[in-house]
Amino acid sequence: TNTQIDTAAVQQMDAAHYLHPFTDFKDLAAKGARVMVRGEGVYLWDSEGKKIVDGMSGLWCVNVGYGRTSISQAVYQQMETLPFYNSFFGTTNVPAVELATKLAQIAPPAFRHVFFTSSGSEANDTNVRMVRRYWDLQGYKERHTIISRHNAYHGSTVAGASLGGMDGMHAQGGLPIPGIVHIGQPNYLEAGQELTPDEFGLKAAGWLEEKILEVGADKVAAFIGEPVQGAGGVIIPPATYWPEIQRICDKYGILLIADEVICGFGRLGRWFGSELFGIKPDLITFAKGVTSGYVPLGGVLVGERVARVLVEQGGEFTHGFTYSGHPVACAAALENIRIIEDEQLVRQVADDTGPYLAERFAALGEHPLVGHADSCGFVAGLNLVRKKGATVHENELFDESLGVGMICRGHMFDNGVIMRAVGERMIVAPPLVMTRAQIDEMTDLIRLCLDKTYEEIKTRQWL
Ligand SMILES: Cc1ncc(COP(=O)(O)O)c(CNc2cccc(C(=O)O)c2)c1O
Repeated sequence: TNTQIDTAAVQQMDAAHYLHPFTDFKDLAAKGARVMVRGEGVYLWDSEGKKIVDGMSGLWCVNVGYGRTSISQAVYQQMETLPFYNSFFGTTNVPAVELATKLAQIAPPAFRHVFFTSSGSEANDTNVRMVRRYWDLQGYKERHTIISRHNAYHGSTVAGASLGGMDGMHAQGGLPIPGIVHIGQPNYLEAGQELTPDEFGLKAAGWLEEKILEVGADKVAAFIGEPVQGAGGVIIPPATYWPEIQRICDKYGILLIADEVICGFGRLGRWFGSELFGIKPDLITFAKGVTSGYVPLGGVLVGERVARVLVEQGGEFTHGFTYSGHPVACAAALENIRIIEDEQLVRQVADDTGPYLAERFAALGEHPLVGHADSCGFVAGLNLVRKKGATVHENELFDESLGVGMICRGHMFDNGVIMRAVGERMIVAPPLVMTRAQIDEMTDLIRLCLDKTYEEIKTRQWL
């Protein structure tokens, strides 16, 4: 139980030995990390016994909520029989085969093959190797360039971070690697002035055709994008964007990779976000929701266009990881997917709680501090602004050096709710099991924290 944990002792050991991801180590060591000890449903408890509404599903991933003993049972059983075996050298294991079969059933029609990894980053590294191999096998040795977007997030391996469009990541380690280029993101708030959303969607998609012509169509292997950008700040593209991207990819014959690490497994009210946006990808990256984060697992759903070439002409595909097709991770995924199906969570998000979340977030949009609020399925965001304008492009923004988003996040942590802050964009991606009553509980807490943030910035005379 929580009382047995000596928070200060854990924090000291943490500060002494544990280098956290995406963290200013000295800054955190000075503050002390918050020790999370238990989860149940949509709630977390820290080592001080504080109960927290987990508005972020851990890290966009705990789709079925915490405390699913049927998953831990499935993992325990598998651990007791075959805790590990590899799939190199002609061997396989039953959970990996059953999961590959299951994924082929729930994926869009053209997907019958799966390549397993342990993370979304490794899955996107796999995509780089696969698309270049696909073109080499057909004699197009020059078609190696992959086009991605600014502010995209595709992981933190060398290739994953290069595919991503985050300047702060490229600045560390000499990224991007050769052959990966970026175009603007379809962020209507940021770049859609004087245009309707539909006009902006077509304009933003047009940047892909410009880049293809700049690089040379005969050198472009693929385009990669998240149906809805997650870590970039829940950027929901205008309806015209993806159909135009698809048309341009088809026109030049380049492969389309949908990165569904966040958008997959019910997050947007469909098994895959591509279905919602009319995207017909050739490859789908997945991770996170496939096991609800209980055990690390990722991979690539390989569409027939690519699978056929790699299988029929490929010979040995010289790529893979020790834990590719890990039996315990696959057992967790099978039970996780069974829960999603059994409790009809995808339909529930599409028809019931997703629309309800949209309603409650629109209501938060009335708050004096909120200049824009929007959602798609079970991802939602709101923009903190200094002064609301007549249109979203006339909002007066805070100087980002003030760190208003982090101040707001601080109030959230102190008041028992977790949101993600991307600059002044506040985000939730709740567990798909969150009920209407729990959505009320979460949004009431968010409103309280918006009020506290508003009070604080008024006393600081930032308004
Ligand atoms: C779209 C997408 N693609 C790939 C990855 C990489 O997956 P792995 O982390 O399993 O290698 C992600 C991961 N997304 C992610 C990872 C870490 C932090 C945050 C954040 O929002 O702060 C988001 C992601 O969101």
